[in-house]
Amino acid sequence: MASFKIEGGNFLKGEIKPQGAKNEALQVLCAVLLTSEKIRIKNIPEIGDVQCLIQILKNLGVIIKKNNIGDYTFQAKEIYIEYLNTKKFFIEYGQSIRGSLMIAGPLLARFGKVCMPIPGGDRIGRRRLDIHLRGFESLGSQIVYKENQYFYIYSKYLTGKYLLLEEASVTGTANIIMAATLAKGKTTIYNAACEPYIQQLCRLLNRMGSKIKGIGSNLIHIIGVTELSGCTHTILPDMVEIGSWIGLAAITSSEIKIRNVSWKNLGIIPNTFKKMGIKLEKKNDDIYIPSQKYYRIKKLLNNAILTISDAPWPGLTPDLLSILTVVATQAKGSVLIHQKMFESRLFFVDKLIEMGAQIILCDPHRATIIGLNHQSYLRGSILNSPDIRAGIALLIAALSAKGTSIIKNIEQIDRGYENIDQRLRILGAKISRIV
Ligand SMILES: CC(=O)N[C@H]1[C@@H](OP(=O)(O)OP(=O)(O)OC[C@H]2O[C@@H](n3ccc(=O)[nH]c3=O)[C@H](O)[C@@H]2O)O[C@H](CO)[C@@H](O)[C@@H]1O
Ligand SMILES: C=C(OP(=O)(O)O)C(=O)O
Repeated sequence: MASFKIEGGNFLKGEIKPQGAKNEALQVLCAVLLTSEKIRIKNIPEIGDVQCLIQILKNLGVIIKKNNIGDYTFQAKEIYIEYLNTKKFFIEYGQSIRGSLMIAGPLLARFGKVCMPIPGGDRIGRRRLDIHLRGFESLGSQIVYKENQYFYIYSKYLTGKYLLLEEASVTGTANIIMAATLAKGKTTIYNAACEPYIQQLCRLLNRMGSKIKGIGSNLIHIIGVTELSGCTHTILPDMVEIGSWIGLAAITSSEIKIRNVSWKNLGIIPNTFKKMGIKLEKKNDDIYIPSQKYYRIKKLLNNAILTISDAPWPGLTPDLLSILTVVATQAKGSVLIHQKMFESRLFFVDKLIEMGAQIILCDPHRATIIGLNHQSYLRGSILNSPDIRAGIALLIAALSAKGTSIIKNIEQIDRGYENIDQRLRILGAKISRIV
């Protein structure tokens, strides 16, 4: 188990290129299973979760060629579906990430059966499977579900249907769309998730020969086809990483330019940071964050305390709330962070409190943060990274704190952030990896 050692309180300066989007990569990598032809995918982030999924594809028999860093060609010509019944898949790979779940839709559509362990991922709440499995059932599959162990899905063929999802699940929508591309007839999905990840997946599938309409909305129409072909796809920059860099710049009073952010795909993320009082400028497709001594949290029109909460897209992604929580600890003013979508993502605030942050955890979903405005710095501490986003939030806290911090279990951070310590050192951060 590796750790980071951080000397906090340093000003950072420089330019950064965001990695490819983790959650888009996990979707489009699964889509390669839908065709026997070659799919080239560029801007794949070199992060733990993606490496795990690439290994699963390789073990399934997908031919994989690395063209360059982040640039791979995949060909799912011969698939060894029996691999799904092996201990290695069940114990080592299938259970270690949430993204493994999305091989189910493509394999069901193309081969008519899938056996999967309960997937892993961040331990931030229940991580339900209902939308996925009920969606496959609606398309004509039989489901066998063994609680907390595995599920088995089989179907001679899939038939297009009208589906009204109980909730706009991101991976659930992706899984059902991929299954529906090879179903007989038309599928309509209402209350679909429409995050940029889903939009990109649909664009890839249409380039492969799918017939998908309604991209970017919560009403998706898919006309099933008999087979799909190969093509090339480039993954968008990671909007959650971009938000992480904005928060880092603000709380450490640093001057950072984030290159090629694909501004039009950031939704309300820039404005959310502006509501935190953070100055940021759009320069072409870059974001420039000037060094700022303080940032004053805006009030609501009736002068009430600001609330920042998550919601399905085009609402604010829940993955940024951990970062916004730590950024608020050094703001001027107070904010209520309301994490609606997960029950236990905010529990990490106890570590921030230990570092000297003024936070009241009102309940598992809401935390009130009283900003210290650098009047009293966070104190360096020995920390443990419980999940990807809490991990990066603690790393940001340690970089702004006075003194030395050790963050353990940094494999969680490596799951979602590419070479984070190397990239931070280039900006002047005093961080080292202790293995
Ligand atoms: C691999 C991957 O892509 N992971 C992302 C995916 O997880 P994942 O697809 O697992 O998350 P879901 O979108 O299914 O749901 C996330 C949570 O929000 C709740 N929920 C969802 C929709 C809704 O309208 N109301 C509601 O309350 C669900 O019950 C669940 O507790 O989407 C999440 C929500 O953006 C992100 O945090 C994860 O990073
Ligand atoms: C929750 C996250 O990831 P996963 O769904 O893969 O656990 C995340 O990226 O913040």
